[in-house]
Amino acid sequence: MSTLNIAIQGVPGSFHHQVALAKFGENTEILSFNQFEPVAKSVATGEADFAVMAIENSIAGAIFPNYELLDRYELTVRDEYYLPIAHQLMALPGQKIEDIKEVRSHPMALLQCKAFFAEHPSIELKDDIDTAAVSKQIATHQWKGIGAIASTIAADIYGLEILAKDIQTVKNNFTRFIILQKQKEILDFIPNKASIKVTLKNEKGILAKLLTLMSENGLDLSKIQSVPVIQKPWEYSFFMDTVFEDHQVFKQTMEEIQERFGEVKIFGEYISRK
Ligand SMILES: O=C(O)C(=O)C[C@]1(C(=O)O)C=C[C@@H](O)C=C1
Repeated sequence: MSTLNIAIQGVPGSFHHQVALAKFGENTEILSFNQFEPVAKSVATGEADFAVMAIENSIAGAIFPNYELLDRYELTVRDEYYLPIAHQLMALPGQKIEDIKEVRSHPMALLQCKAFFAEHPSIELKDDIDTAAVSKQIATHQWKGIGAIASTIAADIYGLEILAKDIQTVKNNFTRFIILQKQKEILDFIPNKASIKVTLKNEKGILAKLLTLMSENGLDLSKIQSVPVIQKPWEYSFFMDTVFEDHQVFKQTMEEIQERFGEVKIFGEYISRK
């Protein structure tokens, strides 16, 4: 069997890299990009067989632009993965926390450590590509005075020393990743979760009626995110994840929503991993 190409944003030691290895094993070709857009594009063009993409974090919330990428590149959600995230503040060996003037990391990682940095106001925070890429740069350029927030694995790979452990605002911190593919395949399992988008007609109370229908039909809403319809200012689509027991009832409900409430797009049906 030929090896699979897996697209991620990030370098070895990044959280995306960890999920790619956990999900697909070592015998894969990892295609590393430094933005989410080329990750999505590589799946759409067939360069990558799958992509791993963070979509929401339990402290920092949704990674908003990734919903739009999923939609625009017509990608399919094949699976999901919840990774526990612990952030470590790290720097070159021998550096002390008092020496650190600047910390660079992925913006989602910085958001997850806001409470820690509120107690260290003299440290300047800067957005960067990904957690591990900063660790790598610090090691390559032997930068003093600069810290990274990344995983213990990144500290080991790039030979950095941990100055403060588990600095995320709450211990119990998770990022939900989605596994993306280009084509919709015939499923060889019965799904119990789906990611959908509903573009509602503009009618009073229509969202409430939609949610009532879903609830009455046993569709449990695990996430709802409104995203602007950019061609129509101040109109919104609703991206939803829903968990259900009966796949047939789910399908009938989607047909009913399409008839009564507005356009439905199903991004994927899969197994809930929560
Ligand atoms: O920077 C990394 O290591 C990533 O994998 C990115 C990312 C994200 O996109 O949210 C992944 C998980 C964490 O929430 C922090 C950052």
